Amino acid sequence: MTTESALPLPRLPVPDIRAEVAFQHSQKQNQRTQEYRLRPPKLRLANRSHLSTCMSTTAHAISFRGESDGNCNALPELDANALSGSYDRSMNETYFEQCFTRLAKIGEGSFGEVFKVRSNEDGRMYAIKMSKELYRSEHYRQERLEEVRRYEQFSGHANFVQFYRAWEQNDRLYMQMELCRESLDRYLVRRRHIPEETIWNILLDLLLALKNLHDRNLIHLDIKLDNVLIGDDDSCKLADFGLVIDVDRANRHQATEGDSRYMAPEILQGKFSKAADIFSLGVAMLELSCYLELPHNGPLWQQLRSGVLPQDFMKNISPELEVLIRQMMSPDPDSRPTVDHLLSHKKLVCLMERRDRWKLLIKMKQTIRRSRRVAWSKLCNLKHIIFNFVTAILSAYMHRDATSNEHKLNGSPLQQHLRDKRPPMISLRLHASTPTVGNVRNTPIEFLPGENCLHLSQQSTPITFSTHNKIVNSTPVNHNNHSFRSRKDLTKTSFKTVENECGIENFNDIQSSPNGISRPNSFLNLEDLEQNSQPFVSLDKSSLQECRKKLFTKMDN
Ligand SMILES: Nc1ncnc2c1ncn2[C@@H]1O[C@H](COP(=O)(O)OP(=O)(O)OP(=O)(O)O)[C@@H](O)[C@H]1O
Ligand SMILES: [Mg+2]
Repeated sequence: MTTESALPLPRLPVPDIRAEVAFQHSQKQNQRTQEYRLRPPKLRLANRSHLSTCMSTTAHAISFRGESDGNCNALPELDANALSGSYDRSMNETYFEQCFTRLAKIGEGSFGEVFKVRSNEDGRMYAIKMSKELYRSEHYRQERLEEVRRYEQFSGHANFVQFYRAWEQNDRLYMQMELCRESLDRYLVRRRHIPEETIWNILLDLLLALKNLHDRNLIHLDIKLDNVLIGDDDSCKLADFGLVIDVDRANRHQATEGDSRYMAPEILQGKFSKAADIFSLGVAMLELSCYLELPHNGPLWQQLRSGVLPQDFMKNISPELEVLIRQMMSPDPDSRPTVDHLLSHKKLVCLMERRDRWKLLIKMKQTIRRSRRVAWSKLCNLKHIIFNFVTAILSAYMHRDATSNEHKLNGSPLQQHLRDKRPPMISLRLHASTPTVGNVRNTPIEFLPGENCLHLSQQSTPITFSTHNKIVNSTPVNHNNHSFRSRKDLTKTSFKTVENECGIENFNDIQSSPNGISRPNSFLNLEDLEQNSQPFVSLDKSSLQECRKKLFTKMDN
């Protein structure tokens, strides 16, 4: 006895009897439950010599795009140059570390960890799935790369996650894809109750995704709420193609079972068919509509696979949905409906029609908005043309009116009177700049002798003509510093002098010269003026005399 008690008893494997003890379905728990995937065994001491290419520390892009269907088992070409230009191969950091900023870890499965990242290249957010374990064999690597092929194949469809690129470095696979809001599993835990209308919509999304796979003779084998992601547009997207197999070509022994909670019963007998996906989808719908904690094994697990569904939980769902779930979870794979059969369900047909109408409406709205924008710009153009046309007509009309009025007024006594009353103005052309000292001809004193000389140093520039020297000077020269004169006097004198000297009949005539001569502010050479044939300045003696006479008469008046 003593020897028996002294010896430690060998530990025997303990069966999981939790479900049997409870023997009752329970509500879904919030904490993440243990993974019950039947994973392939790990080969820790695998011969890795054949993995030389992927063991390289340099990142290599992986892509199956452009590959023909007949070559789908071949591995893709490794292209080190296909990765972004900002990647510096000489640095110690990996491509992932160099080109992305890791923001948070958003998920983890049995094969990979998923990070929310920001690309350093374009500043956008992405999700990057990094394989958890290092490549332990070439076979394992090929299995992982198969997921890249599938992601690439289905990327672009509204109900699959958008895929951007994949690369491998240091024995790991990285996949860059669209960042989704959350998984359906998290959504359910957060919301607890999901309205039935939403459940029908989710079912339709997943059936459309599944149709795409089944039409290509592919089976997903891992359909579960955790692998359905909700996109920014609220649509559900099927993700995680790690276990996808080709019904025709795949070696059945290669197939790996998915999560046991969603697994179809025939999988245990090694029967992999499209119907297995339908069963998993049925379980996911049951979980979604009843907020049920799915059993991983045990009698409850068996019950669900023998056609006995928890009535207590199902009393709140519509008979339509219940019937559909029962059909999908039928124990016999052959009696389960196909994707096409399910999609022909009247409720789903109705939903599809509504979506089509909605899409059409959105398209119409966009077309109307676009055409409205085009019409508006055309209208603006037309308005512009009309405006230009009207203004052109109006201005032509007004111009004609103004000209005829002017013609009429020109000869009238009123116009004559107005012209006489207008203050005399003069505009003359600038001919020379300030004279240089020493040049006798140009000295201001020489230019402005005797009576024509103005004493206006503090006042604005007057106009002074000196016919003696044939020079006109506008610069005030203060000869008499003893007294100031009023500006009025100055103007009078200056114009008197000018008219007097030049024989100009009316200063307005001068101003309206076609040469647009401005206010004189310096010297004018009258000879030049004469030579340049300015029509308003007549410098011959006789006209000056005449001008003088007329001006005096006018001034006196
Ligand atoms: N593109 C994405 N956007 C947001 N979250 C994501 C994205 N891809 C994956 N996830 C999150 O990461 C989790 C794990 O991702 P995924 O299922 O691809 O990994 P896995 O290792 O293949 O998982 P499994 O154990 O199901 O095989 C998902 O359940 C989801 O919550
Ligand atoms: Mg997953």
